[in-house]
Amino acid sequence: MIEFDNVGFTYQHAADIKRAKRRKRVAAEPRADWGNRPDEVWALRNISFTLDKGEFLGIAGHTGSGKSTLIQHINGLLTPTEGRVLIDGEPVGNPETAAKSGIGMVFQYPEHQLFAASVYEDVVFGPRNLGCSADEAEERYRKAMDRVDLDADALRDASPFGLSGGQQRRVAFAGVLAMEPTVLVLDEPVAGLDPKSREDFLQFIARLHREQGLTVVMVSHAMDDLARLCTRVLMLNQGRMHALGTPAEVFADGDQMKAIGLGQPAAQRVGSKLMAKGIDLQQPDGLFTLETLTSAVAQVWKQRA
Ligand SMILES: Nc1ncnc2c1ncn2[C@@H]1O[C@H](COP(=O)(O)OP(=O)(O)OP(=O)(O)O)[C@@H](O)[C@H]1O
Repeated sequence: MIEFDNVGFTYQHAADIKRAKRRKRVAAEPRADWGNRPDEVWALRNISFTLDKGEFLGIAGHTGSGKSTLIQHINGLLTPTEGRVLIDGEPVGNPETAAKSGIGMVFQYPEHQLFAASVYEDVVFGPRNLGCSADEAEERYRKAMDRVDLDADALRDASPFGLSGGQQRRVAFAGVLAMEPTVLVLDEPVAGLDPKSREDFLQFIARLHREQGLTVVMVSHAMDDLARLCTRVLMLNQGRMHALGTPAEVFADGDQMKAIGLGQPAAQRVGSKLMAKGIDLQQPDGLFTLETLTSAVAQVWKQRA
């Protein structure tokens, strides 16, 4: 279970601590009033929620609303200025301890972090660092490559830099999966991919969630993707929680989304507009998806014919 307990974060505060540590003026503890200056900009404020094992949480929000800042608290890359982040009741340490406790982080454009001379070395770098034997690293390499639909034998000695952009991203992803995480944190994982690779990737993330039982936290600007994949959505606005609930609860209210500069998922938007124009569509329990909207329109069409 992941718990955010009244978390606030300012980059100013983090930079102050770093500077002060560098100058050795203070020990690890910050001054008590840091983070509470009236002129300080809070990237996150009053964030409280819990995420159970096996959930798929989507994080939405306007640009600069704090999405990336929030997820970097899950793997200990950032430390709260106030409040606490707990994983299974324990405070998150640093990225290394977080990786050991099963948090896998996939950053935006993860292929930019490829570094090794061969695909094999890149994928097993993390497991070897965690102390895996050569045999276990080999097994993890095969499993991870299989999960991302890449040929483990054919690509083993290939340079990751000679692969296509989509393949590079898969290799980077395999490197995270080889650490065998139980929680996968993804920052806009399909940004910059062509439509087919985009869909392949999303389906592959959905499979990891559904079949392997992974807990997934995914930042995305694509409301349609969040609506169809997530069990819950957290919507941020200016560093604060604007809404948290099922996709239906969060996305159904178009006005609420418009107020913070976001649009509803496309099928819901079209469905709502048709209904506002007097077309009596059979509304599903939750949101309109492409499928339920198509059936509802077809039903009205048939009745009129
Ligand atoms: N390294 C940094 N130093 C100072 N301020 C930062 C830093 N990174 C982000 N910020 C600020 O913190 C706030 C939250 O930024 P963050 O990147 O978390 O938002 P985001 O919702 O992920 O945005 P985007 O959708 O554009 O990626 C913004 O005001 C941003 O300008």
